[in-house]
Order: sequence, then C-alpha cells, then structure tokens
Amino acid sequence: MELLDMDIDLVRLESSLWVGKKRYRAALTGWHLNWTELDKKNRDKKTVSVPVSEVIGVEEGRVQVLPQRSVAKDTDREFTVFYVKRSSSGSPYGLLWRLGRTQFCCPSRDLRDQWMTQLRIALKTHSPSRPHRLLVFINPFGGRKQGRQIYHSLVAPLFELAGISSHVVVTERANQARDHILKKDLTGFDGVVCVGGDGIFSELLHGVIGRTQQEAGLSEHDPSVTLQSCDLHIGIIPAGSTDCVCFATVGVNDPVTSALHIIIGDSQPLDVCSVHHCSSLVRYSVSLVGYGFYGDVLAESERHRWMGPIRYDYSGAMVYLSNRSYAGVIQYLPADSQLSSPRDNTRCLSGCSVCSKGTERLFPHSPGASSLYSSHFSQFSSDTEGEWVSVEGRFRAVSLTCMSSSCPRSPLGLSPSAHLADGTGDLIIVRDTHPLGFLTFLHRHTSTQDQFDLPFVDVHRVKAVRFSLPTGEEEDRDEEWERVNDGGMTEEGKRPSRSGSHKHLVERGEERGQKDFLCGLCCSKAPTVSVWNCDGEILPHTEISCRQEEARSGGNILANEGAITRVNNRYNSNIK
Ligand SMILES: Nc1ncnc2c1ncn2[C@@H]1O[C@H](COP(=O)(O)OP(=O)(O)OP(=O)(O)O)[C@@H](O)[C@H]1O
Ligand SMILES: CCCCCCCCCCCCC/C=C/[C@@H](O)[C@H](CO)NC(C)=O
Ligand SMILES: [Ca+2]
Repeated sequence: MELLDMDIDLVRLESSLWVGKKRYRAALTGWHLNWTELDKKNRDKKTVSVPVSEVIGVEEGRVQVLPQRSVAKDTDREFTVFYVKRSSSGSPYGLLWRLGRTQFCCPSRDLRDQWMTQLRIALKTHSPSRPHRLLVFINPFGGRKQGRQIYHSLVAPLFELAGISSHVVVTERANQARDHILKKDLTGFDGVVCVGGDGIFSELLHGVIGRTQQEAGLSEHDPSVTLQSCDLHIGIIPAGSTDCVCFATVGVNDPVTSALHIIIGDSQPLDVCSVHHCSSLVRYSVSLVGYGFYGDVLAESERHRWMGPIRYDYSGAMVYLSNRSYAGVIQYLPADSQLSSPRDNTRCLSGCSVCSKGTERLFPHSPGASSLYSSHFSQFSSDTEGEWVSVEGRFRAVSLTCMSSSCPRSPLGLSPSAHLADGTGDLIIVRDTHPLGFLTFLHRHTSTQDQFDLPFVDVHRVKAVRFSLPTGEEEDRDEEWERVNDGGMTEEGKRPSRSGSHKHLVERGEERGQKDFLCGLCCSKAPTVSVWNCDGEILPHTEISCRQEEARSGGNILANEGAITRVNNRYNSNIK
C-alpha cells in the first residue's frame, strides 16, 4: 500500500515559476499542487499546498472570475489556477469556502502549456466524482426572491470555470421541478441542483425518489416494497428562508461555499423519513415532521409569506402568545440505545462513526453502493426490533427530526446530536407546560443550553412514530381533504399549503374538521387539533405514521453535495 501511495505521489512536473515578483518552486504530484517561495539564496520559505481534488479550474493568462470575469493581456507565459480556499472568517458552525486564485508566470510558453496539460490531466484522473452536466432549478420566489441573481452572479461563473454545463429551469409554479424530474428525459445529467429553500429541495427529493421507483417498476405506496437507490445527487444552493438542509449538512448557508462543494463532487448521504396515512405514502421528510408549535408556526407564516424570511419570527411570536397545547397519542419504536443517544453530546459530521456503524449493521454483506434502502418494512413492523412505546397526553409540540435541523435561527438545531445518515430520527415530546417554561425551551434553541434538560421535555432516538387523536376525537373526512390536496403534493396551480389566505385555509379546515385550528389565531375558541409541518409543507392529515428509510453511508442518493470532513472538523472543535 505504501509503495502504491508513493508511486501515485511521484512528482509529475516541477519548475521554477513566478507569482508576481516572487520566485517559487512549483511541483505537481499526483495528489497535490505545491508552490514554495524561494529566497535570494534559493532557500525555501512559505509553501502553499492545494489538493488536486480541490482545484476548480486552470485558465490561460491572468484571469479573474468573481465578481466578474476579466482576462488581463495574455503574455503567452502565464496561467491561473483556481482552487478552494477556506476563509478564516467563517461562521462558528462551518467554514466559508472562497475561490482561491494564483497567477503563475513561466519562463517559456512551452512550459506554460506543459503545466496546463498536466494540471488538466491530474484533475481528470483524481476527481472521478465531479459532475459534468447539471440540471438546475431556480425558485424565483424563495426567501428574499434573489434566487436568479444568486445563481447567475455567484454560481454559474464557477460552474463554467469548472467545465460543468448546466441546463437551467426557472420555475413558474410550485411542483414544476418535481414534475420535471418525474417526467422529462434526464439522460446525461449527473445531478440536480436547487436554488431556493427547503421547499424546492423537497420537490427535488420527491422527484428523485419517485422517478427511481417508477423506473424500477415499484410503487412508493406499497409498504412491502424495498425502495430502489437513486443515481442522481441533489445539490443545494441556499436561497430560501430557513435553508435547514443546507445548513445542517454544510454548516453555513452560503451560495459560493455550496457551489464549490458541488463542483468538487462532495456528497453526504441523508436519512429520509416516509410519512404515511392509512397505508399510503403522504410525503418524505429529511428534517422536521412537527405537530403543535412548529405546525402552527408554519400555517400562520404562510399567511405572511409577503414578509419574506422574517415571517417565521413574527408567526413564532404570535403562536407562542396563543399559548396552545393539543391532545394526542404518540407511539414510537425506540432505536438501539447501545449505538447512540440524542443526549450523548456528539455531533454528526461527514465520516461519522455512528453513521458508519449503522450502515455496517444494516448492510453487513454488501460493500458497494447498489442499494440505498434496507428492508424498511420489516424494520418498521418487526416485533424482534423492540416494543412500541405509547404516550398519551397534551403536548405543546411533537417533533420528529431525521437530522439536527440546525439553521441560522437555531445554530445547533432541534436535536443537536441527531445523525445525518444513521437510519434513526429523534422524537422530541414537549408536554403541556406553563408559558414561561415553553419560552425557556424555545429560547434554548437559539443558544448552547440543553433544551432537553427541562422537566416537561422528553427526547427519544426512534425508528418509527405513529400519532393519533385520543379516542372520540379521531379525524374524519380525510377523503375529501385528500381530493382537494392531492394527498399532500398538489397538482398544477393548487398550492393549499403555501398559497392559502386565511379564508382559504378555514374553508379547507372545515372540510376536515380542522376549523378550530385554522381560525385559532383570530377566533376565541381554543383549537383542538394542530397541523403537521413536514419540511415546511403542511400535511393534509392529522393521524400519520412515520418511519425511517435507512440511507446508506457511501450511497449516492439524496445527497446534499455538502458536508465534508474539514468543514465539520472545524465545527466539532467549536462545540464544548
Ligand atoms: N415558481 C414558483 N411559484 C410558486 N411557488 C413555487 C415556485 N417554485 C417553487 N415553488 C414552491 O415555493 C415553496 C417555497 O420555496 P422555497 O422553499 O424555495 O423557499 P422558502 O419557503 O422561502 O424557504 P424555506 O423552505 O427554506 O423556508 C416551495 O414549496 C416550492 O414548492
Ligand atoms: C417566541 C419566539 C419563538 C422563536 C422560536 C425559535 C426556535 C427556532 C427553531 C427553528 C427550527 C427550524 C427547524 C426546521 C424546519 C424546516 O424543515 C422548515 C422548512 O424550512 N422550517 C420551518 C421554519 O418550519
Ligand atoms: Ca438520523
């Protein structure tokens, strides 16, 4: 093994080059490009070393790409190398990546050509997982409505520099991106990218999973089916309001950082939770399935979408002041507590040992990345996996999160020690309590204080959860609600979860006995049911069952091309 490494690392090219007025000895080995400043006596000074896997592109002449492309007069002897540069001023939760650029001057044109050729060969050889062709969906209405501008000014120039060709679709309606992935020819695309928030990411997720099952002739609704793994990666350029999936995987919400991760082919498998109602699939979730507070905040915030991202803060305050709790019955299937716990104070990072162990346990005999899902149904229903636990009562909030769900509002997330790809989720039960207690719980999301260290809060690592209304309060008339809402994912032009005026929501609520909730903020009558927030979309049912579909570490589906070890190591070192 050592011999092989040495062999690969043999110097391919070494020469004396100039950077500005300083002389350097530059060397290209198999894995690295190094340049060392030389003093007047030819002694080594400072060395810069860039892994070939992090070189973004090489151009002839003195070139600049961001903020605008410009080429200085080419002297025939110059070339520019672009690479990933970690910014020292990044956020405490992850490093910002910037486009590094060094302009080299060679003694001759021949040598310049040799450098260009060798660097391009090295890039091809050592970056097999880089995408070449991407399908990009821009939601022009996400977040502060900057999606188009963000893509064209910050991302497209980087893709072009890296030799990635992209086909861009600016969406004109909700679910267009999902339908495009489900129905159109995707031959030749190495990945799909969304420019927007968690909602458009969710469209891509549903498109990619749905398409793969269609092609395999499998029904997503059939609970006995083992879902097929997908070949397409999903990249996220954050331009939404919460951008929780991006933040939880990369550590920062920054379009340039994400574009660079996408270019170099980073990928992070994610756990996916499927939500069912009466044995039919309603939606998939990767971050939050939340009832009570988080459902109410989402429903309220949809009425104030015009406010932009601040709508969540406003609605959060309004819902908090309405002081609600809801009756329900929660059942959950605990995960193996020997492997990990939501209170073990660990942080899941790329290469996480808990996620790797989970993979070995779930897929003991299969080395490749051929199948993402295990036989989820047998896990879900098996008696040998453990006993279902039941909790009945009144709750402020019931939240199931597959990942930490960290975001700028809550930098450590709803469950700071949750894992990205371990096949489990964390169930957070906040029982009814006095307003000050609940405020303390909410406030702790914004700090490093432990939000689970409160007497009315329980957290469990789980594989499946069911929620029902207490006897006598079961939901009814779901068929009609489904007819209106297309079972959660809406048809063209119909967007009940995002577009509803209050009147609109109340009318829908009346159809399913949710009137109490939907007019709860402006009417005096206390609501009896909340709604479920599923990754930022309102679910059309109250009684649901959720189960983890186990993502496989090293698999290549459902991957935000994001988190990598170094970003995450930095993140780690900042956590007590
Ligand atoms: N052209 C469009 N017109 C209307 N809605 C759209 C369009 N394109 C996408 N959508 C929908 O808009 C919703 C919100 O988009 P997105 O998630 O990108 O932004 P956001 O809600 O501001 O951010 P976040 O989800 O991170 O809070 C998504 O559910 C998506 O399906
Ligand atoms: C009284 C003020 C209340 C302040 C509440 C602070 C707590 C913030 C916690 C935010 C967690 C967000 C979890 C992410 C969920 C996403 O899936 C979803 C879609 O983007 N976003 C939301 C806001 O539902
Ligand atoms: Ca998980």
